Amino acid sequence: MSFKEKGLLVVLSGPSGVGKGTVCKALRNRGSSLQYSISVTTRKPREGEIDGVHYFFRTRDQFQQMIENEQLLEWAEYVGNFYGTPIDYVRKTLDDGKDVILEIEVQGALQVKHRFPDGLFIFLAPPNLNELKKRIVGRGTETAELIESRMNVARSEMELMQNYNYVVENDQVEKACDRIEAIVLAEHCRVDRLIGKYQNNEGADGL
Ligand SMILES: Nc1nc2c(ncn2[C@@H]2O[C@H](COP(=O)(O)OP(=O)(O)O)[C@@H](O)[C@H]2O)c(=O)[nH]1
Ligand SMILES: Nc1ncnc2c1ncn2[C@@H]1O[C@H](COP(=O)(O)OP(=O)(O)O)[C@@H](O)[C@H]1O
Repeated sequence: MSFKEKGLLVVLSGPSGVGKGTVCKALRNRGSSLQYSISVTTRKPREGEIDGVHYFFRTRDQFQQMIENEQLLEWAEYVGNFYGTPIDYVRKTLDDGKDVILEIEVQGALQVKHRFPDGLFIFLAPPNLNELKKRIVGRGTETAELIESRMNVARSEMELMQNYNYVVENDQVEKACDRIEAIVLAEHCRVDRLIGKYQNNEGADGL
């Protein structure tokens, strides 16, 4: 029997505006082997966003149907919209031995932790809350009212950091990517993940 390592489920979470999307995109551009799950959302597409690429954009009724059909690994309501992770893609990709990364907010990350306790939970943190607000304002995608509600959510989200395995500060995008890649690499080398590979004498040619 050959030893086949299952993929690793990496959950990258943290407050809105901290840079999750930016860091994920940079990881992608580096050609990292992580596979990116595409979420379903009921929010309206922003300019330039494409259905099936950035998100699967769905109505509330369609989203509700996916919940009822148990098609979502997790889901959350966030600032008036619903977001969720399709479970089939995650299961299939992990079974294929590939690592999957989910870029999701903290309520969803906690749900994933219940279902996949062996996942690798990384909290992306801003250098400080002033810098976080600057990033949200600078992105220019939200109205003043939405920025305030996102900041309020962010303050409570910061308190959930203790539920994660690692905290990565996103001071500079490339440094944050270096840290995430190092964490994923180290996770792959953990004894409890690899012990089966060395115990079944695979490739030992009778020695
Ligand atoms: N729980 C959950 N959160 C998600 C999912 N997809 C995206 N999010 C999070 O929803 C929040 C809002 O996303 P979005 O409206 O795209 O804004 P932005 O990420 O702040 O630019 C962010 O914190 C995302 O990480 C998902 O499938 N599940
Ligand atoms: N390390 C960083 N330094 C400065 N600005 C950043 C950094 N990371 C992200 N940003 C900027 O912050 C804003 C929010 O980033 P984004 O990736 O949309 O956050 P999130 O996906 O967590 O909501 C964007 O304008 C982005 O360019």
